[in-house]
Amino acid sequence: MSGLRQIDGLERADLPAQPLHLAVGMFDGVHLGHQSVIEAAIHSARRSGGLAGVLTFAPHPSVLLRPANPTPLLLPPAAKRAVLARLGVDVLIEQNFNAAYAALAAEDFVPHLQRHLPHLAALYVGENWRFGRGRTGDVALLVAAATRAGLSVTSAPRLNHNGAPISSSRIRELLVAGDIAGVNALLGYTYFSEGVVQPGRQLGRTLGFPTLNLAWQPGLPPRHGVYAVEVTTGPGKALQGVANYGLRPTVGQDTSPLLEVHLLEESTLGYGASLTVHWLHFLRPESKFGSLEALQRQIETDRQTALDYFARRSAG
Ligand SMILES: Cc1cc2nc3c(=O)[nH]c(=O)nc-3n(C[C@H](O)[C@H](O)[C@H](O)COP(=O)(O)O)c2cc1C
Ligand SMILES: Nc1ncnc2c1ncn2[C@@H]1O[C@H](COP(=O)(O)OP(=O)(O)OP(=O)(O)O)[C@@H](O)[C@H]1O
Repeated sequence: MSGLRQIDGLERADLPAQPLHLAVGMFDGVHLGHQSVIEAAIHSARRSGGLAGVLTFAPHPSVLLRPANPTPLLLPPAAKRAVLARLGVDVLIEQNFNAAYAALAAEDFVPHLQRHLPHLAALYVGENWRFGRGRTGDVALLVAAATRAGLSVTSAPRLNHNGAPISSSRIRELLVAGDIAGVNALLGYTYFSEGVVQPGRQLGRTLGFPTLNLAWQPGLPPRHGVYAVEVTTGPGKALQGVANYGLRPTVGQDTSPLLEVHLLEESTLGYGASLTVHWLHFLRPESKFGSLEALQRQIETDRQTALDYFARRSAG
């Protein structure tokens, strides 16, 4: 099987008769800790001529269990699929996390999986994974139930970074704080946004810095500010840029934040182009300037700071 096959719920899983090595979890962000769990499944699947699968849940359980304060996601579903496909996952099962699913007792989880996935061979989780109604199931219970069912369980040790566990929650805090370097270190890849270029107010080009405005509504908005970024439109070369993400208070305060990129090199990109913006480095917070001229001078400085960043980066 090549490419990622996406399946909408366990009920619809009709997989080929190959041993299925299945990583299970929410995996929001698919960070380095998640990758260690998923890569264990991929590795065993490749060794045994099996399939590497991921079972994940949508929406996030908090939408059902804590509706007043649901967890905002690091990655929208399409971006999560792209990261999993790049890792080499064969099958992604996206299970609707509804009331019936939340009511499944921990003891019933393995039989439930086996009913829908007759070729299930092994399960992969992190050592701290909890599951089942009231989160009463832990890895010990999973191992006991899996052993009875003839399945193996591999539990990955919790990965740390700078002495603290890597987790989606920790990455969310870094993103909100604008620490994009920290975010990228824990993700193990560069945080990115995907969207289509929209018309702007055409003010940027008269100010001498045209921008590509992206339609992008993240689950969790990063800190408003100016960032060094790279832009890609497919497998081709990345273009360097400087981006502003925010409400643009100097020119009349938007109602929802906008991501706009001023490219530091020539390109023919325009309206309608599908872009991926890779966030590399935080330069400064967004601020309100007293005049357009003051904003213009600051953007010139931002351009130079971004160019210096890229020069330092390519110098090693
Ligand atoms: C590198 C960069 C930094 C920016 N910083 C700010 C800022 O601090 N405050 C602000 O109000 N707008 C900021 N902007 C947004 C400009 O106000 C915006 O690009 C300009 O109004 C053009 O808008 P348009 O694309 O709709 O024509 C920044 C834009 C860029 C490219
Ligand atoms: N740092 C880590 N190292 C290894 N495995 C991990 C790590 N973090 C999470 N996992 C495992 O990945 C799977 C998915 O976990 P989950 O999505 O709850 O991750 P999380 O990063 O801890 O999220 P949150 O911070 O929102 O609780 C689970 O099996 C979990 O044990």
